[in-house]
Amino acid sequence: MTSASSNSASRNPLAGFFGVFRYSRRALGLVWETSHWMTLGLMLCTLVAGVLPAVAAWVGQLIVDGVVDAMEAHRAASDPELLVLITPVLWLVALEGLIIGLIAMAQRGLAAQQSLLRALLGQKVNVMILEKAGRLSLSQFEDSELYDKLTRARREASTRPLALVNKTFGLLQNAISLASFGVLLVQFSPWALLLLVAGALPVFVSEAKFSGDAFRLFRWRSPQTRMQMYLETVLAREDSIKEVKLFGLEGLFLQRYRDIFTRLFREERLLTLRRETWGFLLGLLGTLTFYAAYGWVVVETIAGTLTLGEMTMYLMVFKQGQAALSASLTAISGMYEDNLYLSNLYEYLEQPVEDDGGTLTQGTHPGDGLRFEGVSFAYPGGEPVLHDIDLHLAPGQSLALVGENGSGKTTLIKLLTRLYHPTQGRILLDGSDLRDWQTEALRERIGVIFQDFVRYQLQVGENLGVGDTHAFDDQDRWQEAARHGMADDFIARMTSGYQTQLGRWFKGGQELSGGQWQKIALSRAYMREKADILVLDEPTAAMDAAAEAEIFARFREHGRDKMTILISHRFSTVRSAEQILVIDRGEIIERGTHDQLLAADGRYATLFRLQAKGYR
Ligand SMILES: Nc1ncnc2c1ncn2[C@@H]1O[C@H](COP(=O)(O)OP(=O)(O)OP(=O)(O)O)[C@@H](O)[C@H]1O
Repeated sequence: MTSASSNSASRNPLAGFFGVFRYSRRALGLVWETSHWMTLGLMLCTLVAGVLPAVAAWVGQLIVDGVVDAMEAHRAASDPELLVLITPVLWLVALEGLIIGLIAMAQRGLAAQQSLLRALLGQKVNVMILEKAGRLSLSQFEDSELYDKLTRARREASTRPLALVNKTFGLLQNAISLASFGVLLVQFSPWALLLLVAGALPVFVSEAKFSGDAFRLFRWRSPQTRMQMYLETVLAREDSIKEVKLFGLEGLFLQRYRDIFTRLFREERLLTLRRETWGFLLGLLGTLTFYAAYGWVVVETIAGTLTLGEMTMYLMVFKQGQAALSASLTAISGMYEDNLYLSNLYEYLEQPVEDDGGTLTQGTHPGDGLRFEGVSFAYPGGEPVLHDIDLHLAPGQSLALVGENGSGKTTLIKLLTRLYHPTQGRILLDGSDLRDWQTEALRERIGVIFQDFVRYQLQVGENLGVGDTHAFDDQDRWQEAARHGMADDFIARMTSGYQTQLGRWFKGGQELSGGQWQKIALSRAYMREKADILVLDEPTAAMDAAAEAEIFARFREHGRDKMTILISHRFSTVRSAEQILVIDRGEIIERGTHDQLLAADGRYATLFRLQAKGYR
């Protein structure tokens, strides 16, 4: 919802009231797409459950009047034939029973369809959310507001859209009931109808106003709610609990969690108290009108204007009419929350997706390799982190990036893999700008493992298979990749080999050491058979020295006709690269081979000697 419309809602309770329908049409559309038949079923049941109570009340009147007539006839007749007298009334009783049965059937039908639709709709919305997530760019993911929307959208995906539709239908059902009661009531007196409406109107207006306030309150507090969710995650997830325990953070974080709740609760309590107090006071008006109408109907009956049956009917109509009104009010206040959810869901789903690359599957100069031409880059809303980078890497060449933490090495790889676009300059692969490459074709050319690779809670083989979805289940390819990544030895020792479940999330899962995980990730990169650009971003930090030396021997061997890029803080691993770039605060300050850089006696030489001294 835009702030303009929320402001107008706060000024005008009526606009606030109509605001509750803002997303009803879209929610209905969603339900319709999920199942045409069940949506129609819902409508039919709503209609039946809406109209029949009034019919039941009317038949009830006929029964009472029929009984009174039959009693009189029975008394008057000298030789009454009981069966003849009671048969019409019994038919009416049977009809009433049938109507009540139909109402029960409609209500059961509503419940059954709602429960099935809830499951289907939850799945549908979740799939929509996840499909959209797959199309978002990395920078969109890093936008906290969008991420917030995504998390909130997922949290209540299975309940909210249907809840909104149910409430809309419920409202419709009550409106139909009210209209049909109105038809009956107006025959008694149009004033009686007016009395019913007048009694309910104040509480209706107040409910619309407070629901609008609730809507704005929920929206306003969303960042705090997100912090609460984050703390829940940190306190209850296996990957963070180790540190939480060792640093004794439970108390601290729990306190913060409580404080946020207390702050939020204060606002909510105030609103609830105001809402319920006004609701009660204005609701008294409704009760007052009911008893006024009650008295009126009684007087008219005693005066003989109404039959006993009509009196029963009108009292029932009045009572049920008020119940329908109060159910409508409850629905309206709930609908605000559902609207909030749906506004959030649609804002997320309608997020524009960045144009995803071009159509090239081959460059204009095949074999030219990779070129950065005057590339600069700043993260969205941030300072520049790369400045005027020029480099060329031909097929078969190896490149190493060296630099302090935060100097921009990983960022350079993110640009190369087109997770971000340069803010200035361009990156060419085989003579063509990366932007013009078809995403699929580009990704096939690159095998990369980042420092923060993913530890999939899947089987060992699948952990490798994700490296190339075309060979996801290919056991031979798993084994080959594992050999290259030096993971084959320890996999062979595992109880179920490539079928061993990894991680602790699922039953029987086996946890690996940091170095073993790295070997899995490395093997994953080797799954990309067609990749001729191999990027390893600190791939061996957790490995032992022997494993590391072996890994690089294999990496060089495997990458002989490929372009390889290596990021490492260990000089022993970068020294053999044909080209070493020293990056400092986003700029290339030195470049050359290991020997050239030592001879130049600059930053590289200093750092190299520093590290070498540590080993002596
Ligand atoms: N997603 C991001 N959004 C905004 N700024 C970022 C993001 N990722 C990194 N940065 C910033 O960009 C700069 C370069 O980070 P980068 O990760 O490229 O460094 P690095 O050289 O790979 O460091 P390290 O050796 O620690 O891995 C840092 O100042 C960092 O704060």
